[in-house]
Amino acid sequence: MGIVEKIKEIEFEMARTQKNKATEYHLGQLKAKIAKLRTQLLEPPKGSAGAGDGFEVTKFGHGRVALIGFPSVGKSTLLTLLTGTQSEAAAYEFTTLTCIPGIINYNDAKIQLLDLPGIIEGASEGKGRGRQVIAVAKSSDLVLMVLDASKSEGHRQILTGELEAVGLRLNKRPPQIYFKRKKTGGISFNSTMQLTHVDEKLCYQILHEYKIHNAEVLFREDATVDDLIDVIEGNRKYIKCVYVYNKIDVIGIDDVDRLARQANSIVISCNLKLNLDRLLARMWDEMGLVRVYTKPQGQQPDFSEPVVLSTDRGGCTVEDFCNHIHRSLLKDLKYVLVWGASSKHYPQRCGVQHTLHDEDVVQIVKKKEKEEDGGRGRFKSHSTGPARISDREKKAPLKT
Ligand SMILES: Nc1nc2c(ncn2[C@@H]2O[C@H](COP(=O)(O)OP(=O)(O)OP(=O)(O)O)[C@@H](O)[C@H]2O)c(=O)[nH]1
Ligand SMILES: [K+]
Ligand SMILES: [Mg+2]
Repeated sequence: MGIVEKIKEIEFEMARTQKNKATEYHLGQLKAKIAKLRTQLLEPPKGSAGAGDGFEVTKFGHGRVALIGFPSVGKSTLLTLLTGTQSEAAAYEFTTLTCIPGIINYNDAKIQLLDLPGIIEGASEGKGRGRQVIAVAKSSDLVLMVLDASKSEGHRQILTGELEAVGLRLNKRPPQIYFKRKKTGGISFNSTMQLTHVDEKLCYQILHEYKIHNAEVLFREDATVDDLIDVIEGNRKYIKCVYVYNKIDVIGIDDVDRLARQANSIVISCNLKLNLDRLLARMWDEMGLVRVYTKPQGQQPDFSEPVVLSTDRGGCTVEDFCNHIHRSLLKDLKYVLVWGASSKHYPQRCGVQHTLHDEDVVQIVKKKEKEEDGGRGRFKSHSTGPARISDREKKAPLKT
């Protein structure tokens, strides 16, 4: 029997099993069995080049966004509109057969957008090009799940399920469970609060299923069996997802309104170019990108090319900023001067731990370099400077 059939069989057994106190241990065990099989399914077959076969695209820019959806929902049309890169769009399914990258220039940052073939139900089991598409989704910082607003609302659930089945967790944070395998000492099970989903016996049973007999487990929240399995498997990818309902030009206003109110959703029309600017703004927010402008001593800040950091990936402290510029910079750093939303006054002297905000201006002061005084005044006299400074001043006026 193949892995897929084994999974189907267990799923069938679960569907037949009543959910109650007496069966919860059995059901938990079945869930762990399925999780193990799914992990096996993800391992590339011997001799092959791996799940991403033929879909690898070099990462570029400050973040990567993948377009995932059923065939003909408008993924390629959207890529062409947002990036200017032509990706063939047509009324028939599976027009796109590979991964097509485009670049979005937004807020002085570059975001890589990837158009992908449509995926279908069963993608996680290897139907169509599902596995390759999902591998690309896993490598992204944000997934745009494109849905046809005029089609069944069940599509959202089916696609989310396909991505979940291969270890993607959309719009969730990792479970607050501390888990550490040990060499000896048996299993220690603790929690910092009352648990309503998992007890010691169930936890032992799940660990037993994984042949783990020595470990430390600490629940820091009222997590579920699925959460525990995720932590044990350890290969889950937590990723943000925006559900993009396209083609709202062909549905009624009441339906548009209802879809727009769903969690993590946005409604657009590629044909009428409706709401695309809102989609871009939403992508920007979700990616948590932070632009930091450098200001050489005694000169105007360089507003043409920000250092782009990310709250989710890499972090946005002064340390991250310095490492971004040059690896050796930190050891020469005395402190930085910061103008912007993250500073209490202008400029504020900050150390490496300080967290920078979007559109902050930073001047690096190295050891044996003197703090600038006149430069502050020069930065203030912005009459000849770029227009951006006055924009910034409206938000955060510079004080003398
Ligand atoms: N009415 C309407 N049609 C649209 C819209 N956006 C795209 N389409 C049409 O939908 C069809 C499919 O568009 P594609 O961009 O090829 O869709 P896709 O998701 O890339 O399709 P595959 O690559 O085959 O998976 C084309 O005929 C488009 O013209 C829209 O906003 N409204
Ligand atoms: K198509
Ligand atoms: Mg396409």
